[in-house]
Amino acid sequence: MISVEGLVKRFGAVVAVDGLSFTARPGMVTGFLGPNGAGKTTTLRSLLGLVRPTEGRALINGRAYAELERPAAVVGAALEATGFHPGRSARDHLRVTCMSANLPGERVDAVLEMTGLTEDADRRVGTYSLGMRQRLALATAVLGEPPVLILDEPANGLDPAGIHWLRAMLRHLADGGCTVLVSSHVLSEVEQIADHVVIIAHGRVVRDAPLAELVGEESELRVRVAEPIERTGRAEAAEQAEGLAMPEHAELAGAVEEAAALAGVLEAAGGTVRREADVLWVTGMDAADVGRAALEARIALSELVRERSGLEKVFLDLTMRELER
Ligand SMILES: Nc1ncnc2c1ncn2[C@@H]1O[C@H](COP(=O)(O)OP(=O)(O)OP(=O)(O)O)[C@@H](O)[C@H]1O
Repeated sequence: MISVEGLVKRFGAVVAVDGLSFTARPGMVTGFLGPNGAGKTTTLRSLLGLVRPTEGRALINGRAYAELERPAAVVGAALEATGFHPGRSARDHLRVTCMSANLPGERVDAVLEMTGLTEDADRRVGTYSLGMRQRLALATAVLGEPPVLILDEPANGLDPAGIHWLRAMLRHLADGGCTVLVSSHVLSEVEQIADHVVIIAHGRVVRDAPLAELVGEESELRVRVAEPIERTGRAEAAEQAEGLAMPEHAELAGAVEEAAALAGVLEAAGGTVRREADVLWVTGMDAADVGRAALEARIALSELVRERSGLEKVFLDLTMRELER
């Protein structure tokens, strides 16, 4: 369990974290999101005892990092995948870490296997790609089988297969009861990995909610109106043969007209409608009501789809709102 309580960190005049409170629970991957400079790294460093809070507390299992008896057995962290000795192999790096943390040597092979590094374990880390260094950072973090994991941008440098692998690994650890806190500013990654999301901006929480709630809200229905039957085929062919001018969307003229009519019907039924040619974007109504309204108005549809708003949109809305304050 991770609990951040009223955390404030000032670096001189810079307020990096400004009264932040949230918890990350066991059995869950918590995504920690925010734009550049929002205070994510400072918060993670406070949790790991690398930054002294100006006010408030950053606790792991109810204790400050400095008070943990065997920190390596309680919390694993991967902050930056740059701190490795370039002349050392991954295996040697893990062995040294094991010895200094008083962990059993068998863990080295286990974590190499877990992170897919076995084949490259005896190569010098200086020859590793960014993605391989990320894997080594994760291998180091899980060496002590800690119940709490803190990862700063772990997907950075991973290819799509690597992200897939990372997700599977974090899911497996969370399912085993681990508390996993993962920072990122790449939203699509968090959307794939996290169960719960804490979004911060300017060192303050702007949203703390389950992922499903965030991506599900403010979703829109996309409604595409079909060309009315009487316009398709002969009538259209005749118009074209006569060489009539083709205004914008002329090939959809009937559908565009019908879409305008349907927009009126849906607005009268309480929906909010945005229209683009033959497509309507509807909020405030469910799909069944839109379908029924179209049927009653004798307007044929070619599409009726609920589109998720996407974490990206929610994130941008929330952070822009915060930045405008
Ligand atoms: N040691 C420091 N001295 C002075 N200012 C600092 C220090 N560390 C961080 N800051 C400032 O605190 C603010 C928050 O930085 P932080 O690195 O925590 O943000 P972040 O959310 O991790 O950003 P990014 O996504 O860019 O990594 C920034 O304005 C940064 O310049």
